[in-house]
Amino acid sequence: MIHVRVATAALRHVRRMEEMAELARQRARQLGRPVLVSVSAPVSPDDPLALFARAVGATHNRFFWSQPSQGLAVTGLGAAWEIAASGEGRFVSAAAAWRDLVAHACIDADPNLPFAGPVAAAGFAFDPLRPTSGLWADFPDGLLFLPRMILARQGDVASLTFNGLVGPETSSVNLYLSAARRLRDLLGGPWRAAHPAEALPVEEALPASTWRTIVAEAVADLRAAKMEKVVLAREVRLQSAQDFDIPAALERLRNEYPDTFVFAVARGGRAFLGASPERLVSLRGGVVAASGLAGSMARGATPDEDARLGAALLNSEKDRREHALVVTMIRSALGNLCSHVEAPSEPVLMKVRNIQHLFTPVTGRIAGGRSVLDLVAALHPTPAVGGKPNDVALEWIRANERMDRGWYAGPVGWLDARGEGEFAVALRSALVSKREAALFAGCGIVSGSDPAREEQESQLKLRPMLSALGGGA
Ligand SMILES: C=C(O[C@H]1C=CC=C(C(=O)O)[C@@H]1O)C(=O)O
Repeated sequence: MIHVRVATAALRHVRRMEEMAELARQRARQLGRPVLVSVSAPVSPDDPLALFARAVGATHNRFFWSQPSQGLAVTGLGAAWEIAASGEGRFVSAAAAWRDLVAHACIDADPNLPFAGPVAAAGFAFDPLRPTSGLWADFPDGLLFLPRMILARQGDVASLTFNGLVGPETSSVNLYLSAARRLRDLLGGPWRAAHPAEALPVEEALPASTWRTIVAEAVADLRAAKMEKVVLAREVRLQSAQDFDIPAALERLRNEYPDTFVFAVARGGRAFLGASPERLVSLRGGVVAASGLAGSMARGATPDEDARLGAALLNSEKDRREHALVVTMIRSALGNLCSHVEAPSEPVLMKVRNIQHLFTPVTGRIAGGRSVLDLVAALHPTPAVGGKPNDVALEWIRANERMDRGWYAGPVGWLDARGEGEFAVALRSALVSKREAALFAGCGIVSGSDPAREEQESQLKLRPMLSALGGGA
């Protein structure tokens, strides 16, 4: 029972936590500014998604991150600290603010625990220069927030972390006792995901025929050699008679798409969630891993048909070109930040439930002093979500796509006190606001693209979120 075990563990560590808070207060006095205190404790491996579910309505900020097939799940609640960054320098300013926060922090964390110590949740808009619509009001161009509490589970090991800011005059007495009590109050009975309402009608933000026309216009510009590739996205909407059940949608995503990054950032009354197959980049122990993912095909109904479709994708000249542009860009971006970069010369197939992609892993070793946000800044947007040349494609998207991507196709993930962490590209995602949901999917367009086939591909990419939220076909 999550509520009993986690809350008991928290109370057991209160004395140690209060001692750290007192240390932080002394440091805050010396420095004349607030100091971060972060204490992690081992707890029983309860399901972080249950905690996320119990906290619905209880806190303004909630974060969920999971790699189901890796046995990883993380929930962060509240915000002990946050920074909203805007404009093209958002990665740099967010990284500087984080470095400054952790530089003087009082941290008590066993490095063998998963997600021990202060870990910030992070998300960034696809394009800070885009025309905005108000849809993404709670989601700034760049956001880092440090949850007040984080429950993380990796396999059968779990940690609970409390983070707080202690000022020179803050009374640190009872700081953690009150946090532990808040946690206990938050946790009600056991949580079980409800089934979503079935077959909600799907509304197109733009008629599919209009979207095909936009794709055809892009193809004409690509053939006129104005650019080599552009990724065009579309939006569909769902309306429900009741509030959408975000934890239940996440439960569905992690069961149906175990090999993806299942994520949610909930702010105010809205939640952005998805199940992305695409890692933008991870940095762990100095090792960098990025992925080239572009080129798509449906899965087959039988193993034979699936293999045939996979072979067709591997042999498709159009898809190989679309893919190669991505890998070349990633190699070159990482080349500037890593001591060596490696990638196999041929892509392999990445198969997710209803779609398969061309996939090339790209790895390297970070050169000194860089953080995962430096890698994100160098990589985003790859031509898997933008295009080539990047500035021409982004300008084309701004002028013609006729939707507000917001955080869709932007980097979403986490980073720790050492500047290491992991980011996914926020694909197969939706922004949910109580009874309304906006779902997004995009397709890489090159000169050989066929608008009708691209539309079919976008349907495949919408499927995970339609199924998670209860949308019909
Ligand atoms: C832009 C999306 O997918 C990208 C990732 C994999 C394959 C893609 C493609 O084949 O077009 C896209 O580049 C999306 O899912 O919204």
